[in-house]
Amino acid sequence: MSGRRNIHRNGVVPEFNFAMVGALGAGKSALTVKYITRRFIMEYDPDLEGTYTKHEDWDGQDFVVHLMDTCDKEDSDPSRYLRWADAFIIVYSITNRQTFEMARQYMDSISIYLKGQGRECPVALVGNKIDLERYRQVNKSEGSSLATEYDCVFYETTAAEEYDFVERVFHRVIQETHHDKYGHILQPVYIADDRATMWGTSQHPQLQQHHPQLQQHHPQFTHLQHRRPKSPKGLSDRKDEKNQQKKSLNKFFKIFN
Ligand SMILES: Nc1nc2c(ncn2[C@@H]2O[C@H](COP(=O)(O)OP(=O)(O)OP(=O)(O)O)[C@@H](O)[C@H]2O)c(=O)[nH]1
Repeated sequence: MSGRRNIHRNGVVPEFNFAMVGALGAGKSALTVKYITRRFIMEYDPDLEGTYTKHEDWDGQDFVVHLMDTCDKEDSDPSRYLRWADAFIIVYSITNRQTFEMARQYMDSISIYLKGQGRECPVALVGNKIDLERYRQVNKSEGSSLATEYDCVFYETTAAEEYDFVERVFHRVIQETHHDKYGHILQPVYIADDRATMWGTSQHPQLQQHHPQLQQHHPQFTHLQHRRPKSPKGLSDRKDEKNQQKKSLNKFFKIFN
């Protein structure tokens, strides 16, 4: 029986580079690792910066997401991620006002950088640790106003509970970035098995699954109405998923769930 499956219009699996930025302790590493492994890890080496890769099979569409868990030091040059990223996820902790003030500074410096480069790219502001509501120092409305000020996406989430809370944030950023890079909303493209093999899906076994849900309408993409210019790309030091996970595992001390 000949099944049907999708690949991207030009036969290439889309790849996105996301930079996780924010103050120490905001939860960048926890959110990164949660997205990559679906697990919440309690402790990280704050000096370790790493780029992690995840192969996504979301709603019948395949993507590769590269996530840089940044670690800014006083003398470090932010251009390493400013130039590389297709999108920025700025994280603060709702339990720590200082991290929110730092998030504001990041918003400012990223927007100044992008303006200077004549670029626009998606930015998401993320208030993390909502499982610690009783220690909240930053109101949701403050996060939302800051995001509105910079015309960016805003979410509150937690790395410590269901994976869905975190996935929602990343999927939204993927939608925005996809729109940026390819100039159209995510639309699954159907091709027959033999064409897919010809186009090289044997290198991507995940493409060989059948996705009946693709035949449904995707109302979640309809919010993407405006177009933005493409973002430049470029980073040589991408590592494969296994190496990245190995590296991230070196950081782990305690596993929460
Ligand atoms: N309860 C709770 N704890 C969290 C959450 N996210 C992170 N943490 C904890 O907060 C601490 C700091 O999180 P990290 O992910 O290391 O923060 P970071 O932004 O990467 O900062 P550094 O690792 O210090 O560079 C760690 O002990 C995490 O386990 C969360 O959503 N809920």
